[in-house]
Amino acid sequence: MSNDAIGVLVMSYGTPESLDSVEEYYTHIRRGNAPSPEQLKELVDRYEEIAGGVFPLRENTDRQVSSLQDKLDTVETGRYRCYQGLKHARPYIEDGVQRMAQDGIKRAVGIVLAPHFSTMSVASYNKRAMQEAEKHGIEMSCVDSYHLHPSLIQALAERVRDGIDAVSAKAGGAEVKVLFSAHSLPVRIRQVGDPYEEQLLETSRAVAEAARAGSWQFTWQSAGRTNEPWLGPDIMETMSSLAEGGEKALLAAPVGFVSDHLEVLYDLDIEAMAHAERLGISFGRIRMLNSDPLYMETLADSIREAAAKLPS
Ligand SMILES: CC1=C(CCC(=O)O)c2cc3nc(cc4[nH]c(cc5[nH]c(cc1n2)c(C)c5CCC(=O)O)c(CCC(=O)O)c4C)C(CCC(=O)O)=C3C
Ligand SMILES: [Fe+2]
Repeated sequence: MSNDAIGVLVMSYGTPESLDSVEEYYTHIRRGNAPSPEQLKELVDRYEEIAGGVFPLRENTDRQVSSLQDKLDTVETGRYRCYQGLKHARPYIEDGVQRMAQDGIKRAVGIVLAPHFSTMSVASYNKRAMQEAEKHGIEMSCVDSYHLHPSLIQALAERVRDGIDAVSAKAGGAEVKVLFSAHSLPVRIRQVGDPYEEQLLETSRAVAEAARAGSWQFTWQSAGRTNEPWLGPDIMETMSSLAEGGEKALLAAPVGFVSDHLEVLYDLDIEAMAHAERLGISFGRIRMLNSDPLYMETLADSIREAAAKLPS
């Protein structure tokens, strides 16, 4: 059975389905190496702290995929059919492609719910998707990045503007410095000319300008705990040195992420917030995009552009 619809594989990092599956998830992230009991406990504790052992990323990704389907249907009903594929949890990227094949899909687009391209992130999602698609005879075209799409910049700029106002009010009208951030990666990405850093700076610059943010800088967050060096400075260090220099109010704008999840709800809202309290400064973060209509528009446009490259 052949199907004229274009399949859309919507890919995201993935999160455990329950506390029982945290070990399997962590082992998958570590490429098959099981974590030590201490490492596992630390991760379980972080999930328990953010939402009492539920996994907000799962519901957020589900909602993003269904909102995107709705958005694509308003353009042309039935032309696009969305499938979910996760990097480190079920349904895996390969599961999503297999479901397309079962539905008779012959042509598909792949897109990752992360705006910036890196050889260590988006490239590996796309590679897994294309390899599985080839096995099933599906023609697939993948989106590499959409970090400067005007709707994305507008959505982020609105959030930065709102965040500046909220933190400034909390800080008695003090000037707010914006800290754009993203997930750190090992420094070795620089040896392969990876565009990740450059794209993140481009997004930050465009959002700062659109939001008319007076003062801003870029910093990293959530570096892995491995023996190799990771990109820095980390947001904790950046906060310390800015506080030392007399800065009174900071707004985190994690533009490398699109959902409420562990790296935002724990690393920023709990860890960085506690650090700000110790430093005696005001701190806040922008609202995440989740299913924002402007974000859905960004994804839909990028999908249509990739679909135009498929053979007819
Ligand atoms: C580039 C990048 C993104 C952004 C782009 C994208 O979205 O793809 C991202 C997002 C996320 N990372 C997440 C979670 C985790 N990432 C880890 C570890 C790692 N991330 C890495 C990279 C990235 N990660 C890397 C190179 C490692 C080291 C692995 C190794 O050892 O080689 C670990 C292990 C423990 C730790 O180190 O903290 C966890 C638990 C969650 C889900 C949170 C939830 O469930 O709510 C999300 C959205
Ligand atoms: Fe990660």
